[in-house]
Amino acid sequence: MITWNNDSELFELMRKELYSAVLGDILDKMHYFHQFLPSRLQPLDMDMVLAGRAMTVLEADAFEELSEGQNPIMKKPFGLMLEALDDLKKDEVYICAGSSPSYALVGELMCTRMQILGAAGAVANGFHRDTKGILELGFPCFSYGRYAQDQGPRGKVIDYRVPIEIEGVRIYPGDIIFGDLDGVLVIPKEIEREAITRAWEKATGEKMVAEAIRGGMGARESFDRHGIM
Ligand SMILES: O=C([O-])CC(=O)C(=O)O
Ligand SMILES: [Mg+2]
Repeated sequence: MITWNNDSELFELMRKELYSAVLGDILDKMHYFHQFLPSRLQPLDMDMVLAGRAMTVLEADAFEELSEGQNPIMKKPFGLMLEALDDLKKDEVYICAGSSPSYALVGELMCTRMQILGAAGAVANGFHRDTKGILELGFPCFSYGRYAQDQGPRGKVIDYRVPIEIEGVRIYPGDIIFGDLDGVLVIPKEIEREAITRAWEKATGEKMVAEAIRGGMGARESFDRHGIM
């Protein structure tokens, strides 16, 4: 049975012991069938593992010519992006969505600030840039891929710590975001304890099944015995 006393312990445990497959399986079992973010969200490096709480960031396409409009946020370069970055807390994930995927939503300087604040990582529902710099930081970052076209003249952060949605997956501030080389998913806050406990139990069971299969047990027999595949 796993236990944890605080978020730091929990996220360390998740990074070490869990993986997206087993978490996704348990969310399915709990009838949360739409918790994986789109498959094109990939880590910059295959070894990157992300576990933390969503610090949701709402983006919008916005053009410099709009600076004569009614909304004062539109007059600020990058909108509220700098405020959002500075508001990050330890173990939070900067997760941004809302704009069209045609420019970079995250870069090296942003990730440097996030890392200094103890953030767990970044998820951009769009592209990242400054790939070499982010890899050198070793900061877990997930995106559609490398593309340097600048957000400055094309998009702004219009709010943060508000609900966001990525292709039908609703993300609330404080939900757990987990990502590894097989995908990124969202664990709603209200079911996190059960989901993580059961995922750990399944991970333990999978180790047992792997051993049985390595020892020559048939797929049918091992499934009938353990109910795991
Ligand atoms: O300017 C941006 O949009 C992001 C960037 O390059 C950085 O953080 O270094
Ligand atoms: Mg840059």
